Amino acid sequence: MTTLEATHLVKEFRLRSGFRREVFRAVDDVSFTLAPGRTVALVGESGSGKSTIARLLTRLDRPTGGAITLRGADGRPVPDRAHRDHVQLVFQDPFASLNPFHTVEHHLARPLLLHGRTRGAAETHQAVLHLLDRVRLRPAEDIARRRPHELSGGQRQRVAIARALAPGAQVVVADEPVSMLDVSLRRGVLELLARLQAEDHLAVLYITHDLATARHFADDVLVLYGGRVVERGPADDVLLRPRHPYTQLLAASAPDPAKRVTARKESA
Ligand SMILES: Nc1ncnc2c1ncn2[C@@H]1O[C@H](COP(=O)(O)OP(=O)(O)OP(=O)(O)O)[C@@H](O)[C@H]1O
Repeated sequence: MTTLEATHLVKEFRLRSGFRREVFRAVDDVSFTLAPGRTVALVGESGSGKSTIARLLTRLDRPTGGAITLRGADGRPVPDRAHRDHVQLVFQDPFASLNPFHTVEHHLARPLLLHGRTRGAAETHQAVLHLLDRVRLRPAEDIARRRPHELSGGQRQRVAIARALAPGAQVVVADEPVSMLDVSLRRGVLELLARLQAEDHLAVLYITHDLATARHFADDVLVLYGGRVVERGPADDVLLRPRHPYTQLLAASAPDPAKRVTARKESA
């Protein structure tokens, strides 16, 4: 079981406008912990720094300051070289993250072999089928032979989730994992993530604009504004009783299905 600690994370980008050079601070002194079996939602408007944090946690980018530490169940730091096995990213757009020329089997077999989870073709094939079964892509033999364009959007995102699990992920960073999916498919994919999290005791960072799903699926919420955490706490506390003006604004502008029903009744 791995815990991820982000302490005083800072990310600056150097910008050029004409002859002027400026430094833009996209992430400003952000600290949090992702613990096994818990989901933290990271919410905030577009440009608040959510994806930048996802890139830092998964080592796709380096922080300008601060540290990201992984600790095993014994509390000892996990070696740096194992970071990619432990921390996996599920992207917003499953189409863009899958190679159109490769089969589902190839997408899943590669990380299994690369991270030394399986050896040889037969063992790898069985592991691929098992992963497909875990994400409820059935019949697994048939799905394994398909290429990304032969799958629906929801099925593609399930492949992306299976691929994140393949290296034996302990921490999953899901960056708007359902925002590109049809509304009717979103809940199923989020429920899948929640089930896998419970089964594998994963630590999950769920990045979203959607406060309703943040409240439903997350234990804790971090509210990001201009690269800083302006409010944090248990999901119900933060989202039902927001204290910071920005969170109050977010909560007030989120669609409330209950209100819509009342409004429809009134206009009928
Ligand atoms: N490589 C880069 N160079 C310069 N600025 C960048 C770079 N990457 C991100 N930024 C800036 O950093 C800020 C945070 O971007 P980020 O993508 O993390 O926001 P976000 O909260 O994920 O937004 P969205 O919800 O729209 O995905 C933005 O102002 C963005 O323009």
